[in-house]
Amino acid sequence: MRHAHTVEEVRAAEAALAGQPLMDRAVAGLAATCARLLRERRGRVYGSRVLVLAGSGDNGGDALFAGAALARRGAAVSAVLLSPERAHPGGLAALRATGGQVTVDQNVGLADFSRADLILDGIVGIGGRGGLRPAAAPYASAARRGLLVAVDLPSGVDADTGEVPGAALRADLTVTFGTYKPGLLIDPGAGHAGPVQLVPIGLRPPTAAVQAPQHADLAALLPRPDRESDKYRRGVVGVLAGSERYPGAALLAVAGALHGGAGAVRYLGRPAEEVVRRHPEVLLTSGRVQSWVVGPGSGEDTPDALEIALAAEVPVLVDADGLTELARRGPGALAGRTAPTLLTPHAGEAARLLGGEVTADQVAAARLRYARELAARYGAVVLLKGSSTVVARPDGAVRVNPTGTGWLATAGSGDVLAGLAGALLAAGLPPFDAAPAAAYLHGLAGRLAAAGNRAPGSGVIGTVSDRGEAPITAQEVAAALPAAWRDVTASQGGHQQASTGLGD
Ligand SMILES: NC(=O)C1=CN([C@@H]2O[C@H](COP(=O)(O)OP(=O)(O)OC[C@H]3O[C@@H](n4cnc5c(N)ncnc54)[C@H](OP(=O)(O)O)[C@@H]3O)[C@@H](O)[C@H]2O)[C@@H](O)CC1
Ligand SMILES: Nc1ncnc2c1ncn2[C@@H]1O[C@H](COP(=O)(O)OP(=O)(O)O)[C@@H](O)[C@H]1O
Ligand SMILES: [K+]
Repeated sequence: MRHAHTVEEVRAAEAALAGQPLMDRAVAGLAATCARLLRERRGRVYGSRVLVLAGSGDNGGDALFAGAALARRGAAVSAVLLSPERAHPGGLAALRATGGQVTVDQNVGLADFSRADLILDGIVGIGGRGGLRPAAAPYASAARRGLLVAVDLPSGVDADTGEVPGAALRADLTVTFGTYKPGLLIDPGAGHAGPVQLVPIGLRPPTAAVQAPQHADLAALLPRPDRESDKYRRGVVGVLAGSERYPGAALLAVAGALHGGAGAVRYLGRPAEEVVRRHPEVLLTSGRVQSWVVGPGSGEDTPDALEIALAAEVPVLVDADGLTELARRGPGALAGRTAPTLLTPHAGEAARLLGGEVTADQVAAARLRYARELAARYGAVVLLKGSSTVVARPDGAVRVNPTGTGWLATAGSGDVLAGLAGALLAAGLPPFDAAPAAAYLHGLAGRLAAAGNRAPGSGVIGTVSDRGEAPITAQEVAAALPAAWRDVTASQGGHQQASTGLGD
């Protein structure tokens, strides 16, 4: 698991190590990464142009010291001070001692910004509040040709939430210190951070409320049949999806469910003939199930379907039309349930579940906050879909999915996810494991499908790149689930999957 700590937790962990050279460690890691990037990009550090954007605190100090380290290796380093009278004295002296240029003129700074090979964003780190202030805001939209490395956090991104309340820098890479921060993993902040590299500095913070699973975590979670298994013991998932108007949703939810590790899929909906023609494995008889998936494309049948599912004493996943109906009924509709409920809204459905108090855009802009709010209000695990899918438990614990790709934003891919998560529930995973596991496999399947079932390529900085990818359909996502599953389980026993860049 990647743990993402709040600013308060980082400060407390830092205080416990008073007297240790934390900044030196941070700067050493930052400078080493910058040197590597310059070598990759320009062949050498010597002669490269580096610009340091330095704010008023230790974040600026880190950037100035790293600039000084690069200057010592022959880079031409300049710094622009955004808060000249409060710039970090030690960092400033170190840079000046190497002959680095320092300016307070923002026009000079912006000109350097456009020419630099590498820009270090040290405007503000975990001490930041609100969007960038006026002096720094122009850098958020200014043209550049070089790489931008965010120091600890892209300036303007809220460390605790990933919210971006105003102007913010957009980095090619973020080098963060001691631990991840929620704002680096959750969109829109995560989108500003780019790939995140963690520099350990010795902090020992507590278990974090916000975590992001990795390959090995998934491998440990996924159900695996043993010698004693039979199809009923592996779990039967009941699917109440699709309608005459939306038969496709049934096919896709069933396709997801068939790949989710349950022993059987029971389908109870109108387009049964089409479902069984496409998926002959499916049972059409009624009988016991270990979980229900209700809502994808269920149209006019939704109220009855929801009634059946919610009355059952097994885990229930409510999606799509089921959520619209649930929003109409309100949280009280789940009050009598004895088994867990998992809600899988996209931002629009989440806004509806919140009673229309907020818009879909507001939900998407504050994903952590509203996923938690929904989970608390409904007493259910909530998987809020979209870029950086967030799974929240009523007590505030959160798992963020790192595998998503924009290619998944295609009609019907959510139906596949619902079936998949429902099958993992039927196999016995608790919802707070089933939901992130499903999101992880679904995202990975999307990436594999987009890459033609080759391992997704590695980018310059060891991360997944978009190169060699093509648009995908929801059916292709479902078809790639076994490959995603294999990719994850192949990592068990300590062998991390390196090809996707998600394992480490
Ligand atoms: N924790 C650790 O273990 C380690 C931390 N380290 C480093 O220290 C960094 C934290 O440094 P920090 O505490 O000095 O705060 P920092 O982010 O530089 O902000 C400074 C000041 O900026 C201002 N400001 C606020 N919002 C703003 C905005 N939107 N736009 C512009 N300015 C804004 C505000 O001052 P104000 O003007 O409000 O008085 C605020 O007080 C951390 O991110 C990491 O890089 C590492 O060196 C090693 C170990
Ligand atoms: N920008 C994005 N990045 C990553 N995943 C996305 C993005 N947009 C949508 N998705 C994913 O695609 C799926 C879409 O589901 P949903 O909105 O229910 O669509 P549908 O109802 O058409 O199936 C979800 O799994 C969601 O997380
Ligand atoms: K920064």
